[in-house]
Amino acid sequence: MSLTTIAVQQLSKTFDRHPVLQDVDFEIRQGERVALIGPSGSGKSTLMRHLVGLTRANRHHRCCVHVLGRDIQRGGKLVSASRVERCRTGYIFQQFNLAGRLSVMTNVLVGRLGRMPRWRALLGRFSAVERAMALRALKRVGLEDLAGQRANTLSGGQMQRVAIARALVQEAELILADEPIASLDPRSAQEVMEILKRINEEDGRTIVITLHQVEYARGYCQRAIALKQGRLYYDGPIAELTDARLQALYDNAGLNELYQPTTTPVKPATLHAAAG
Ligand SMILES: Nc1ncnc2c1ncn2[C@@H]1O[C@H](COP(=O)(O)OP(=O)(O)OP(=O)(O)O)[C@@H](O)[C@H]1O
Repeated sequence: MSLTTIAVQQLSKTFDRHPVLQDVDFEIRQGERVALIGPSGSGKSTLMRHLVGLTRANRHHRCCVHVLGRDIQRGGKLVSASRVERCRTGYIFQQFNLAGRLSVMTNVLVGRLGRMPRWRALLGRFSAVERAMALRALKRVGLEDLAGQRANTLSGGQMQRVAIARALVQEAELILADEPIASLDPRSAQEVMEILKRINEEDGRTIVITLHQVEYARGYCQRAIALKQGRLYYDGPIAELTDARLQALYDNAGLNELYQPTTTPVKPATLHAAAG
């Protein structure tokens, strides 16, 4: 039986009296590859930010965000965590978040900082083992030849692959990718999605990806969670996300009845040794 990686209960968030998330409930098991979809402004990024404690939910006694065996927040209060605990979740941004003037290698090694003794992290002294790990991660994303190059000389697709390599050396068991392909051309987008799929299948890391392009969700994910106007609209196998359901998700009408999947969810990948 696979473990629960994410459990979200009764999550609501209001910004300036505007409800952005309303009573969102779902669970994601270890090894799943899930697309988080929905129209622009439906609350996808806000939901992702709650999973790492970057945004605090409304105060409600039943609200809980539980990730990798610990509460991230409960009742609208953040729960503190050690550096190592935080490293277990990797976050990939649309805009890559690389240090452009540093080398590709150093950008990947940044993923190790939270797992190193503080004094070594402050001095940025990386061991030979850590460097070897970073090189292995770069190889997995097809960029080992660019290790010495400055990050700001790379294409968008290459930068996103560096960000994935950084999450690999971080030994993230859960990878949250927030619109990782939104600013990429179709070929680079495909490469990034292939890599995310591969590391899910080979390592068993749980992956949640927010996507605008539904065809990528269909091509690369097993399950979809869809938000509409801040509410959970669909949660089920990608295969059951028919064109009619998608149309209803993206049209401007209000919420229809919540769709209940009829088939058993797909089997998640098994977690293997997580190192880069
Ligand atoms: N910090 C904030 N303060 C006020 N409003 C916010 C804040 N963050 C998000 N919002 C609002 O919450 C709503 C949902 O935003 P969010 O970015 O989560 O949606 P999204 O589904 O990810 O959209 P997109 O697909 O366009 O990125 C939007 O109306 C947005 O303006």
